[in-house]
Amino acid sequence: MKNRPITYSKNVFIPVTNVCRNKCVYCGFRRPAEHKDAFLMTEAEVAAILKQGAETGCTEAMFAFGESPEENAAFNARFGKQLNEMGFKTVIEYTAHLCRLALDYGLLPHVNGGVLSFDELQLLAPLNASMGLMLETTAIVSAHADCPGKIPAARLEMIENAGKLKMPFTTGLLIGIGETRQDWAESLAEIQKLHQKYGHIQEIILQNYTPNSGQENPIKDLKPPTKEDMIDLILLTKNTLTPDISIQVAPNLMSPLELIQYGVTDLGGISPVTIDYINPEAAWPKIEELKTLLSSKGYEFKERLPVHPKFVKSGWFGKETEFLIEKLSDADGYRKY
Ligand SMILES: O=c1nc2n(C[C@H](O)[C@H](O)[C@H](O)CO)c3cc(O)ccc3cc-2c(=O)[nH]1
Ligand SMILES: C[C@H]1O[C@@H](n2cnc3c(N)ncnc32)[C@H](O)[C@@H]1O
Ligand code: MET
Ligand code: SF4
Repeated sequence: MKNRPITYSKNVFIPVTNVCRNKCVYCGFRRPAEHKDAFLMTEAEVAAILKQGAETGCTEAMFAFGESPEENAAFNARFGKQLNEMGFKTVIEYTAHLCRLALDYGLLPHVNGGVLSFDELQLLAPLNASMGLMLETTAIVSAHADCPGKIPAARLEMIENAGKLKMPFTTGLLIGIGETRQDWAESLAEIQKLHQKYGHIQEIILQNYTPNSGQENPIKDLKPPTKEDMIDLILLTKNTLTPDISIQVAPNLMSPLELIQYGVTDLGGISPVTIDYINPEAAWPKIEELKTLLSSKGYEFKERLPVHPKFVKSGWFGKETEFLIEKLSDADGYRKY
């Protein structure tokens, strides 16, 4: 066995709403509020997923959804009543409630709902094991032309606020969206700078842009990154970030087998229950198959919680998740069986 394990978290994906104020050209998840497929999940729908997650031994409820949909009048016209009848003014208030529901089912919340204000972060932090926001890139790219929430300074500010709140944090780069390699280096340096200051970055996701059928318009000018691009990015990441930060790639977007030797240490959330709503055609590999493949290469495939072992041990996580983290973790901070 190699001396370091490759880690993953067993999760369910809860896409609270697919309405979003941003219009990232690569995104196949977002729907305009008027679109027939636009949704705001009901509590019953969320509960059904949580129940399946609990029954299959998942420990993470990953809430990823559209950013500030209330800025859109059509969202309020169509879904405002549903929110208000439940007693909430915003999707973030509703999500706080859904985090409590997840904890009731024995799952640890990890929210990534785009850029949040300090007050919104403060509302969600106690209810989350860890939280996340992809930096994406520090570059100004045309793929983000119509995206107030993808302004790099806004993303860096939220990542900094999470640091002030001592919230274990997941961030990362999305590559193949019109940025240069110099931009990779700059993005990684900004993340390391914040980690230096606050020590809260638990993992960095290196995500390769992947075309999918949900995209509004066919995109000709974005080319999906190659395996060689990903290897170069992994090597650069290893040279820029301190080794206490895990390096994560998504095993459904590119085969991890040829990437791990360059420094990948984590395969993120893998779900036996839900699809990857961001890349719906990219099926999750089976956990057992990954375990077999990785062990043939000499790696242990080890389950963690949505909060990485280092932070389990130092007690950095939302206070209201403590009872569950104690129950689910072993002495080393990994998943206890
Ligand atoms: O299934 C997915 N999980 C995504 N996750 C979840 C992640 O894979 C894991 O759940 C984390 O490692 C926490 O355990 C994200 C988490 C973030 O904080 C930010 C971005 C992502 C992006 C994805 C994604 O595209 N698909
Ligand atoms: C949840 C995260 O998913 C990523 N994301 C959004 N669209 C795509 C795509 N087509 N391919 C890969 N990643 C994507 C962004 O980085 C976002 O922050
Ligand atoms: N919309 C948010 C973002 O892009 C959350 C992930 S995509 C559903 O940051
Ligand atoms: S990637 Fe996130 S922010 Fe961008 S359009 Fe899709 S849901 Fe919105």
